[in-house]
Amino acid sequence: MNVIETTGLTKTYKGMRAIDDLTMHIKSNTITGVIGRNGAGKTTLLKILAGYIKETTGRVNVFSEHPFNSLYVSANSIFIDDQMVFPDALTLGELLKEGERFYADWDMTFAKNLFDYFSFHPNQRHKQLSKGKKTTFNMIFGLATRCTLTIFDEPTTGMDAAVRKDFYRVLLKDYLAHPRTILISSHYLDEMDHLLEDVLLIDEGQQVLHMPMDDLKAYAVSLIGPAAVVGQWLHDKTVLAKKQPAPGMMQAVVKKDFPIEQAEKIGIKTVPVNAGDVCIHLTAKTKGGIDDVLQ
Ligand SMILES: Nc1ncnc2c1ncn2[C@@H]1O[C@H](COP(=O)(O)OP(=O)(O)OP(=O)(O)O)[C@@H](O)[C@H]1O
Repeated sequence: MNVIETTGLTKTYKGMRAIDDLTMHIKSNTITGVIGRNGAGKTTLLKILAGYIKETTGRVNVFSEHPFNSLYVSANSIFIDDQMVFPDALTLGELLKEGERFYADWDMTFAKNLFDYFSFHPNQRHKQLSKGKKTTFNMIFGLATRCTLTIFDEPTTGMDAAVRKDFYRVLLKDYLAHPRTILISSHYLDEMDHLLEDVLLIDEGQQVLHMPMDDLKAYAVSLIGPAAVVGQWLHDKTVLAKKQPAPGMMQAVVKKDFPIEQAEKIGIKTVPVNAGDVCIHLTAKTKGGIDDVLQ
């Protein structure tokens, strides 16, 4: 069953397309990474799905409803980011109690265990927390809701490396125990490629790819060898990136839609390309890199 379906979804701001003709669906009980560079449209898409903002044209359904102003969607979904606003008058302990009151599947034992593990105090107030502690509290709140649709927009902003690791681990374990549909936006995949089942890569508001993580891991291969040999090999390949690692040599990242043994047989070295690097190559703005700017 699909929890989310969009057809030709478009959102414009003063004529600029933040989401551009996006057609996709998200199956229930999956963890999907929404990946893209700065300004790709990740937050805009997630806010439309959460019902926070309205699309300009196209169709969007969440739980078969139009999400904007839908009480059903707001009761069954949560949007977590570093801008989450909680009432100043309430302490963190009181916020957890409010969570329990509002969300039908709220797990208070789980919330309190995480609250203690991350050394929060019930009398603290959200606005007084450091940036990393705020996002950690938001993450606890978001997980404890156990909402059927849980949307994390850049959830690890400000978290240190140890907390990020804990977050990914608790998210995966809790998801396995309580499957639900989870979307997580991020600029990069590498830290969380072990927990994602699907990846939706967007660039300039458009879908670049939407596929299982395992397929993305096998999407491309890097070919390294003498420039003349590799160069000749590229004519019928989809080339994602090219560089010269040493004089007379060529390294090319290509779509892996051919048996790589063919390349290896003629002396070309093949190296796997991780999913994060595939996304970077697919959304690269220029053929060169930052070094070209600095020359
Ligand atoms: N309220 C707004 N008014 C005008 N333009 C906006 C508004 N919100 C977003 N945009 C524009 O829409 C585009 C997509 O922005 P969005 O925040 O969705 O990207 P993002 O992928 O989440 O970026 P980042 O990774 O930097 O957070 C950007 O060009 C942004 O400037």
